[in-house]
Amino acid sequence: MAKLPRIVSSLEGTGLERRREIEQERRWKATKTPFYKVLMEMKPEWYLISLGVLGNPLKQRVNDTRRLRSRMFKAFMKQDVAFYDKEENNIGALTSMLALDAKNVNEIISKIVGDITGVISTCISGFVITFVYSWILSLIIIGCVPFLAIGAAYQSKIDMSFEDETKKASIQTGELASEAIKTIRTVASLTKQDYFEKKYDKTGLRPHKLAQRKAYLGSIGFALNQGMTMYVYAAAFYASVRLMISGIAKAKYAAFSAFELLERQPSIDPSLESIEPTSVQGEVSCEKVAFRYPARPDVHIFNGDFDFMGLAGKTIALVGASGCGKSTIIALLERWYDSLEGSVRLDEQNVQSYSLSNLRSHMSLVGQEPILFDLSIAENIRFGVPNNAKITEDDIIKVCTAANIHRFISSLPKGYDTRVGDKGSQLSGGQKQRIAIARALLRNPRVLLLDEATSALDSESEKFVQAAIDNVIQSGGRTTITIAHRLSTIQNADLICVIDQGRVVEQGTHWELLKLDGLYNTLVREQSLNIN
Ligand SMILES: Nc1ncnc2c1ncn2[C@@H]1O[C@H](COP(=O)(O)OP(=O)(O)OP(=O)(O)O)[C@@H](O)[C@H]1O
Repeated sequence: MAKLPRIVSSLEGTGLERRREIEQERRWKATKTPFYKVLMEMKPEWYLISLGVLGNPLKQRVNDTRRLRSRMFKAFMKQDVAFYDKEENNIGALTSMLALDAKNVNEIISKIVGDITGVISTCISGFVITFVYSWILSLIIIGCVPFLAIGAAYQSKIDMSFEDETKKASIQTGELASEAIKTIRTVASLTKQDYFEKKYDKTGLRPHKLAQRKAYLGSIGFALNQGMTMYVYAAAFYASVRLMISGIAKAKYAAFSAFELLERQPSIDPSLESIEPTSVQGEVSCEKVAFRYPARPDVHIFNGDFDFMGLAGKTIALVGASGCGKSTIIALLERWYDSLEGSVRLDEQNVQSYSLSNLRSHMSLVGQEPILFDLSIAENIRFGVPNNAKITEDDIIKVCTAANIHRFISSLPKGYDTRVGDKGSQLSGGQKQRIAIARALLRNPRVLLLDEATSALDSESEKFVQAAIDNVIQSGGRTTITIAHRLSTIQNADLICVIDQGRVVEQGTHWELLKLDGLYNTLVREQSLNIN
């Protein structure tokens, strides 16, 4: 489009140039976009509305009100005489239509269209932002929208209802004034001025009354609309302040607990440096131990009378009624908890004088529930040793043979590379337990802790696992502390300690304890009866 003025100015001045100019203009018009044509051929109102949507600069250039008035006037001129005979098309009505309607249409274009666009875009962006920041607040505000709508609808209904009536009344007044002024000579000669004056006063009264009523009712509508807006603001502010307070409170508590955790010094600190012997004999003992679990400080597990000695390389079985504290001894040896009084020792050294990782590296625990990870069998077995430890395939096969599981693993299509699934779900309980035993053995511990390793298994699996445990115990070379409910499984232990009321009440071999005819004998008899 910018080409045209340039071409026109360069050819200006000569007839030839003028013809070229006309020709250029004709061609340019012919190639105008369909959009432009559509726009030009539209009814004036739509044209102006679209200009309003397109924006202010364009709208001002075309001077919409003037054009609309001019088109309306042309339309008046086109009408037949019968049109002017109609009562509603009197001169006052038509002139005020020219004056007011064109102005109103312009207002619609510039104000209402702009307002609607503004409201819609504000609504959309507002809801997107509030939903992103707080969906609860958004829902509360959406819940308030009907109240806003009621307020706005009431005000607009009042405004609209008066609009028509006021307009009609104003037209009547204008009509009367125009009639009187046009016929002033006749009116004056008949001295009928007071007739028109009274009539004008009377006619003028109605718009005045309407304006008064509109003012009263309109103020109610305005108050309702504004009131609703304010109440909705208040509700939204209240809700957002409450949400902020609860958010701040949550953040405060979260920060407190995070700092509390960061500042908490564990009573058993894994980072403390202490002695780190590379090897130990494996003698374990307890002396005058007193202990209560921190979570249950009223219940004394050991009362300062608990003494126990497990010589290096021996198998020591701990027996006693359920809840007497057998597993607690393992917990104290592993230093999951510290005794409140007395001492728990490994090789004459209090367990507290070892660094935590060194102490635990001398021990291996096989518990009731074997825990395997979603890795291959070989990886699960290696999991027990540090990453940098040199472990050969032969080492793994050796511990698996000792744990009575090598034959089973070799029978699998992928052998040691078979994945065990989530928590070892692709293996039976007995298979998992034997892999756990192999993992414990690979650590080559001086102290092996077996806490009811067979109690969660069915009798068939138990046989296999028990055979593995017997095998491991017979191979010797380590201290084994075993806890078993089934007394038949610990008969061959070097020492059996019977625990009751927080003390070792009997100790000796199976036969020595049977001869003693004490608590151990009672437990054995009870189990024999159960079996029978
Ligand atoms: N973490 C703990 N917090 C509080 N109390 C505990 C905790 N662990 C165990 N207890 C309680 O300490 C007592 C001794 O538990 P422990 O597990 O040592 O007994 P147990 O002789 O091994 O029993 P079982 O033969 O049934 O396994 C029980 O009364 C038990 O409820």
